[in-house]
Amino acid sequence: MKLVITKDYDDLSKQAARLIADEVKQRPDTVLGLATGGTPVGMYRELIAIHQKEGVDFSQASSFNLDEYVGLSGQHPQSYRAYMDENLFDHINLPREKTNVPHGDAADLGAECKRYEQAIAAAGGIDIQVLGIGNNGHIGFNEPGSAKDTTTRVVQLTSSTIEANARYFDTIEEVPTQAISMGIRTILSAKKIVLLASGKAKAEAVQHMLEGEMTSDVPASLLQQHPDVTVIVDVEAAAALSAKTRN
Ligand SMILES: O=P(O)(O)OC[C@H]1O[C@](O)(CO)[C@@H](O)[C@@H]1O
Repeated sequence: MKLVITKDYDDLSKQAARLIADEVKQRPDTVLGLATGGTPVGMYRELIAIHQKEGVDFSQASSFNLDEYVGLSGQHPQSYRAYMDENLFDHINLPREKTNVPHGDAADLGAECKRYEQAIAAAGGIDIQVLGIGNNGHIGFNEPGSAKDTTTRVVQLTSSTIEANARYFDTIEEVPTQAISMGIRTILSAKKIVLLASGKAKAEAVQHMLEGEMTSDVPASLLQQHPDVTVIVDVEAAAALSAKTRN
């Protein structure tokens, strides 16, 4: 895995946005894999700025998000669809009908998961997948224990993830306990992967991802088997890495 250590969150956001913008410039019909959470907010802000200043054109691109909470419709302010509209889609020229987020309020969740996998395949697969990382090493909502061969499915969120995400809701009881998430296999099928991590709370997970054994207990460590992963972390998230890994 290629490692980039940035001086701070701003720099991380700029470098990540540049990478995505370059990809879209090179290949206008890029299929983007997108992530939510606090970490990519700065990258989306920078990507909007690049779109406005340099006219990077998203009109032929399409996107698939990693996950969505079960039970929330796209209109719910804490849904990942609403997050994506607000943080990116409302500000760039990516046609809304080419943006995909799982439907967390689908009547038949199993069918929705199947439909989502098929839609990714029909689009020709994901060209570049953006990932964050949970404090426990999760990617997407693939919590510890997620097997290598998992595809899009309904997952149970761990209490640590529910606690971490409670900051976006009025009370912890409102945080959904389940989500639809791309699986590990879905993520590993992307042609390129860019993982972002910022802050000291991520240092241990980042260390295991890069230096630890490959294990489902730390789902991000399974990325070691992918041939094209760029990990962009700020100095705080890199704090537990050995000198050998840093160089
Ligand atoms: O960027 P954050 O907010 O630290 O979240 C990290 C990870 O946790 C999630 O938000 C889910 O809990 C993922 O979507 C994200 O990759």
